[in-house]
Amino acid sequence: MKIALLGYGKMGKTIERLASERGHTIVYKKTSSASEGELHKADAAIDFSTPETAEKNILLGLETGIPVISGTTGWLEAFQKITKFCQDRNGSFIYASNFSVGVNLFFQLNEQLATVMNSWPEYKVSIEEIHHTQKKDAPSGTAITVAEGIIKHSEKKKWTLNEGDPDAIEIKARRIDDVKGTHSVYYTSEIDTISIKHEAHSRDGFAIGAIMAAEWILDKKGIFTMKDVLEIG
Ligand SMILES: NC(=O)C1=CN([C@@H]2O[C@H](COP(=O)(O)OP(=O)(O)OC[C@H]3O[C@@H](n4cnc5c(N)ncnc54)[C@H](OP(=O)(O)O)[C@@H]3O)[C@@H](O)[C@H]2O)C=CC1
Ligand SMILES: O=C(O)C1=N[C@H](C(=O)O)C[C@H](O)C1
Repeated sequence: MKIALLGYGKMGKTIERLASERGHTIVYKKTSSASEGELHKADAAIDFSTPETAEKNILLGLETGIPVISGTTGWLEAFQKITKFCQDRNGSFIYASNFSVGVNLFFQLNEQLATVMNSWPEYKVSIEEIHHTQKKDAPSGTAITVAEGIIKHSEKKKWTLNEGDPDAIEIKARRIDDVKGTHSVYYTSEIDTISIKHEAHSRDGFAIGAIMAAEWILDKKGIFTMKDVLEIG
């Protein structure tokens, strides 16, 4: 497969390395200041850019008529617009806040745990995410997906970065140099704490998942999620 990389930072470079190991070729790369190669020659575009630029990058890929896989977080206010644009052109699009197989299993486990814990109101739920200090958005897209999974199966209505709202799930966002991505869910009572945790050891899992999504979507039209790719949930 010929791949276009919309964003060539930490994730773009990891995808380049792992895609070539799987026999794919990078035919186009775009950064904030330059582009190299030929976008129209790509079979699929993979966007890992920035919250401010993802929307334009996704539209660029869809306008070119190729499937777009986006992992960029922090741009979801434009999701409806992208969905419509894609449907109007009979295009193909996948967004995932986290492409790693492990995190997608963690999402499933989180929803199962939320279902169990919904009968035990003495346990207060909270989420913690830890990332490297260059991360632009907070909370992480993954933490938001985790919160949405809990909201689906509990009385909670929303998430918050602040303390003290009993209707909201508190998300604590911590930034520590070079942490690739750690997400934990805590259920805490006066007596004890139950927790689940996913810790990424490198960026390889995110990158392999995005490449798998690109391989999967090539012969499909529509808007998909990582659940479709992995056939889970
Ligand atoms: N869904 C998932 O599984 C994962 C999601 N992410 C998310 O992906 C995004 C990128 O992460 P990461 O690679 O670590 O970030 P980096 O900051 O390392 O890379 C961002 C890249 O985007 C480029 N960029 C900036 N403006 C544009 C533009 N207008 N067009 C194209 N590219 C542009 C930057 O270019 P320049 O170098 O010139 O500034 C840089 O190459 C983040 O939102 C992050 O949260 C990260 C990991 C996994
Ligand atoms: O910025 C990152 O690095 C990551 N971002 C994603 C997110 O916001 O959830 C996924 C992963 O945790 C790494």
